[in-house]
Amino acid sequence: MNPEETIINNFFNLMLGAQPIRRTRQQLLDNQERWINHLENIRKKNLVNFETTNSTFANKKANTVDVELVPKNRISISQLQINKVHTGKFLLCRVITKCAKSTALAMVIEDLEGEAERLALHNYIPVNKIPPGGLSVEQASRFLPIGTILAIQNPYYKISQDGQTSLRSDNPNEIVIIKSNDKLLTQFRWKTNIELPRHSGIETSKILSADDFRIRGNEYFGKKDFMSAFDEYSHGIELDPQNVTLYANRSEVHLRLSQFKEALDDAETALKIDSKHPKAAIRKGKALMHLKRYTESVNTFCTLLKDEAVNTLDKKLGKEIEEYRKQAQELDSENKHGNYNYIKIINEYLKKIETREINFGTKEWVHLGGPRLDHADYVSNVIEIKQVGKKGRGWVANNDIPQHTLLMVSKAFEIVFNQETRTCMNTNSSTKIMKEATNTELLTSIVQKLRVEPTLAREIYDLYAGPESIHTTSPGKISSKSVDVERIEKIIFYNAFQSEFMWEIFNQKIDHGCFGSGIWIKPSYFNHSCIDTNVQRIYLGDLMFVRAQRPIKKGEELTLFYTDPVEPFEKRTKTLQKFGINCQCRLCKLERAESNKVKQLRVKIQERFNSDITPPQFEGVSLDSLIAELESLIEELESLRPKNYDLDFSLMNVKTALSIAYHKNGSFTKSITILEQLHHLTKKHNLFHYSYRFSSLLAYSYTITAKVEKAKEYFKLALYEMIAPIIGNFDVSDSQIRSDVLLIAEKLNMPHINEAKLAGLMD
Ligand SMILES: C[S@@+](CC[C@H](N)C(=O)[O-])C[C@H]1O[C@@H](n2cnc3c(N)ncnc32)[C@H](O)[C@@H]1O
Repeated sequence: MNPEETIINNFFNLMLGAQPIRRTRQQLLDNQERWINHLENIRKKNLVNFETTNSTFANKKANTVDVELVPKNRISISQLQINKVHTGKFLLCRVITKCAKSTALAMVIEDLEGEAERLALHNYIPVNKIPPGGLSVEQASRFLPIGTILAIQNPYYKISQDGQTSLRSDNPNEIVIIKSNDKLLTQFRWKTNIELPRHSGIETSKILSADDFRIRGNEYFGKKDFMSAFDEYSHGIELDPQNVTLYANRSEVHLRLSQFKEALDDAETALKIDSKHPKAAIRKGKALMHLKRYTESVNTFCTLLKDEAVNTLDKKLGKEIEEYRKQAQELDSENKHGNYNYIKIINEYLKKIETREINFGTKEWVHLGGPRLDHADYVSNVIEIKQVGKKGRGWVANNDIPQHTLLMVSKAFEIVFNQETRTCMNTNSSTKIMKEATNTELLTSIVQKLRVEPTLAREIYDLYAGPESIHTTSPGKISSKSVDVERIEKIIFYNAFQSEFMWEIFNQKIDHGCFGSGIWIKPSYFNHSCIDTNVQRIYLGDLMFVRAQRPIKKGEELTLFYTDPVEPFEKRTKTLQKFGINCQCRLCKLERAESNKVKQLRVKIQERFNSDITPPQFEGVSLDSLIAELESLIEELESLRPKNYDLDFSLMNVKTALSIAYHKNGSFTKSITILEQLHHLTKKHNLFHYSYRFSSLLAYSYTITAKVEKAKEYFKLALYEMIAPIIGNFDVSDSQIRSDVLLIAEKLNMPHINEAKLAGLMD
């Protein structure tokens, strides 16, 4: 039986009431070996690992208790009870197998008494430490090599999905690594003698020099294996703790891994050794910027460039730098526009550094590791968070707001892209597996982030965490020990945005789009409405742009949709119910009021459409009979909602299919008339994510019918509809702006853009 079959089989046994299976030591070792081989096989073949579908939070407990590691609190494996969190206890154990990383980091451990058990550590490995092809067993085992002694606080013992017992921990803070000379160990003796493998690193460091480690680190860095580069530089530092280059290099590794606090620490250590080390200063400036310590970041860059101006006797540079410094000081005193303008200044400094070709090693300002853009948050002062009745908090306009006003540029607090979820790399972007995997990894990323930078916890813990949650953690109490994994999981559930990106990211063109799951703090306070929303969001990399979709009146609540209004009522309701939302928008009220008979008829019509008609090819069907069938479906749908048929978005798909059928049939005028109706409908209901598709389709259709002027008009409109949500109002006829706009449209894979180029529509 392969591992999947074993698991499913055991799971069914369990369902049928069989007793949980507790394996012997040898069985556990054999099982782990099989599991490791299985995972390696999956990783090498780049397959999806089925285990990633399991994103349930199994460790149901409120808060972590910090356990004192003294003999009276120790518990052994034989004392563990199933389905119980042993609060206040710790299990002293050591790793006896290699580790394998699927959803969790899995290994076998043994306790002092020599009894063995499986251990699954969730959220233990930061996503940014996982290389593109997934972690190999060798790499995973470097986190906790064989022989590592652990104290597992508050151990949770459970029956896994495979029906076997296992220890599970969701909170990495509960896993304490015990050094072999720890006082605690003098009080105990291990029953078994395991043979520890000689692991690389410390042993080999006796032979290699610090510079050898630097070279090896640089090689790994070149291959973007940042975790290995980190190990090599760290070994070098152990040998030569005054080596400025090693600290500066390790600081860059931390930047690439988005570990900004550590990046700052290393850069500062390097600067303590050599206060004029330019690369260390740049890395310090970048780290400070990411930590949102903008004034300090500006000062760091300013000092660096000032030194450069003095050294090169460049008066012009000296003056420019002073000018930027002044601007920054004004920002400090005004503190009006959030932190957005600091970034402009920081970028000016960086441009100076680059254009002067000073060899500061800062060419890759935008990280190569992922599409995370260097930017700060911006929130317009025309909106504020207020209580909005039963919905809780929400954004409200405190002034009249014109259409297309930029309301927010928000950088993801944390985001995970599908490409980063190990074995899920080449999967279909719409599969559930990937979504769940990205959400699981998002939890890990946030937990890890808060361990390093506990002060960030406040803004995340303040987000909505479900009806039963109360804000328990006060800012003073937040420490790395108090990462509340369960609360974060709930916050992800209620607040994560799951977004499709067409942007050219990861330095490669992604045809099928890129899926990301992230938390954006300020946008999380927008409440939902299916239609009549007044703001729209667009993603570029990890930035979310929020703009006014139409003019907004002072006092109006700002809403966006969580679920696409074009989805059927039943599907929307199901999704919204999960978030505790009983939507009171015009569309939901109308659909709720319809009789069951009407609802069932609509479902039947939809089923007929889905099964009989497969646009856009319509292969093997007579176009005439297809057109007749589509027209009859439309008539039936319209009769179900006679007064409000323009609010039946299920008509959109059917009408689009009819327009394509007419097009294929050569009835271009009829096809265009339908498209124009659909375009009008999407404009009327602010469905901007559909409007530009219809206008570019219209541009294409008019090109085919040789109506060039009309085609140009629709092409410009399509460009406007697609790009204005990102860059705001613009004049399409301005040729300079148009070339920028075309570039963005191309990056966003605008439909029919190549045909439009060929037809000369942008001249
Ligand atoms: C992302 S949060 C939005 C901000 C939230 N209101 C708060 O106080 O932080 C999502 C939660 O807001 C509430 N919510 C959002 N839209 C709503 C609506 N249209 N009606 C009722 N509750 C809504 C639900 O409790 C939902 O789970």
